[in-house]
Amino acid sequence: MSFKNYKKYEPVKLDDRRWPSNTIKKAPIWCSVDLRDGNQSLPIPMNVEKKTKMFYLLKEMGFKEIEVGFPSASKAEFDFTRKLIEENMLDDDMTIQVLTQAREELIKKTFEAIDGCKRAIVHVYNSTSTLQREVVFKRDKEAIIDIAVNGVKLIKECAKKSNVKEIILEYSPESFTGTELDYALEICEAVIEAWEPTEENKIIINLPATVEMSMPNVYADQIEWFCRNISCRDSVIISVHTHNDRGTGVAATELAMLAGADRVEGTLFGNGERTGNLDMLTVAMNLYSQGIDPELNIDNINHIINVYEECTLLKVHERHPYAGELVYTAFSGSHQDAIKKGLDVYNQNENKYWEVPYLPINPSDIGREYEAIIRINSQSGKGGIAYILQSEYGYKLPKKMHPEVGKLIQGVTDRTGKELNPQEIFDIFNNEYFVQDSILSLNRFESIIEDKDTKKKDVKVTVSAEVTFRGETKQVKGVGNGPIAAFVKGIRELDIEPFKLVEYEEHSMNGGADAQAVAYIGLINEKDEVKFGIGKDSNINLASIRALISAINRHMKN
Ligand SMILES: CC(=O)SCCNC(=O)CCNC(=O)[C@H](O)C(C)(C)COP(=O)(O)OP(=O)(O)OC[C@H]1O[C@@H](n2cnc3c(N)ncnc32)[C@H](O)[C@@H]1OP(=O)(O)O
Ligand SMILES: CC(C)C(=O)C(=O)O
Repeated sequence: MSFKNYKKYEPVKLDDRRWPSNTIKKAPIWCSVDLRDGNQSLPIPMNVEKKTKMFYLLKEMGFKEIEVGFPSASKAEFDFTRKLIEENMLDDDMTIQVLTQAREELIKKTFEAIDGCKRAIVHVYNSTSTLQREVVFKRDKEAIIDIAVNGVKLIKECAKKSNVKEIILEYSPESFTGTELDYALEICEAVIEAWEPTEENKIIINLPATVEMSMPNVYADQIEWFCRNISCRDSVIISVHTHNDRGTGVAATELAMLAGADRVEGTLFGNGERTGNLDMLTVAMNLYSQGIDPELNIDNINHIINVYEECTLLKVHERHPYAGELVYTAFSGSHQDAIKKGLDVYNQNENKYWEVPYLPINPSDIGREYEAIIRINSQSGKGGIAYILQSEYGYKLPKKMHPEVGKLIQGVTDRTGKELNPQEIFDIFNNEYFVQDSILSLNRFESIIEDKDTKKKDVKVTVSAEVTFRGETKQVKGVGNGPIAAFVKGIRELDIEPFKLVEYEEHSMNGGADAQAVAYIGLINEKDEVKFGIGKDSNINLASIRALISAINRHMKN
């Protein structure tokens, strides 16, 4: 490796740049290039059937401008454009865009392809970069301007003859980021002069980072410089088309929007040449998460992923912003704890802004489910486990019980090294607290409140129960100021180690006819060890007694 083989990218002289103080206030004009730039980069390009499927997805998502292909490039591209028009697949407010090189036969073929269409953007490009002028075209600056201007003049002629009601011209000085700024402006001015746009019939000037060559702030400077220097800004829509070679395609587009870009070209999940095009969904979701309407329908991200993967045969990465399978999942304990607490507070306060630690957006806004937020492996903590048990199974564990349950589950993840799904977590929890190979079990339970004057503090409760203790049936009788106290007195007769009740909580579960009470009891033994038990029953007294028995069994087991 030799870094000396590479040239430094020259910054733009723009000392009074304004874009850093600007803010984005609305969505740009979106143009999807999935069916063209996205398609030309695939190992197996989409056929007409797949392009149709992708087109309907883009339409459903609300794209009004879609670059549907490069119709002069291949039969599939041509046929698909014809199909769109002949089968009336476009809504009235939609505009198709078609790409062509500035070459006579290709332009003519492009017009054949859009014949009969109501409105189309004809997108013509030629590379203007120093390098491509030298090595591809082997022509000087003037000759490169001629390629563009001659192409535009021919498009103007074809547009006049064509039966397409409205033709909008888009011109791209391809490899704009490799082109001297003043020369890029010169060639665009020549194109504008040849096309003669007006405020009513604007031209689209698209300034592509065909290859991303600099930091995004430099691209923003280029866009601001261009917007400030172009002669008839009101008749021009400034469009940006970023690629992602340095991994900052999204940042470059966002900064370009600050710098004056009106329109953004890109693809779903950033598919495209090499490292890809701009990922439009990320920009849209970034706007959304700042309270700005992205003007795209993204509320079912899983559906978008499914169609995208089926059509492109590419996979959306697990860590892909907003969409990846793991992006609403926290494995680490402190994240899980904070998410659980954040969700609890959020769910208690209606009409509040979304503010939950580690979750920049509410996953349910884009059709993702809460249940996937927290998954449990050896990096997980008690907060996440408590969250799963509450959100999936309705158990609101007392805070003091979290460490115990956390340890129980972590024991398994440490041993197996594997992630546990909610059902596996519940099975471990259930076996520990409910399906015990019990030393003590309850066969019958009756309680009688002897003094029903509830105003009196000392209510007397008599309990009569039958239990099985170490395989033997025993009758238990006790009196206390409540069923638990009475039962505890009764079982003192058995050979059970002494304990004190240190924690009691209860709540109801389900509601309605099959409402159940759940009780949690913490018992401390003489060695100061606390163990919890849980009981569930339609009767709250019985739920408490079962919780007590569950805790006793857990103490005696060890
Ligand atoms: C950055 C981008 O994504 S741009 C879009 C790129 N997309 C594609 O290329 C996909 C579809 N393209 C194709 O299928 C083919 O390139 C076609 C059908 C359009 C053209 O095919 P061909 O004419 O056989 O080959 P090719 O594209 O290599 O053309 C090269 C010639 O066109 C010239 N040329 C290249 N681009 C342009 C342009 N935008 N305008 C005018 N001339 C151009 C080259 O200088 C070269 O000229 P030369 O033959 O005198 O050396
Ligand atoms: C045709 C142009 C806009 C292009 O795809 C690019 O420069 O990446």
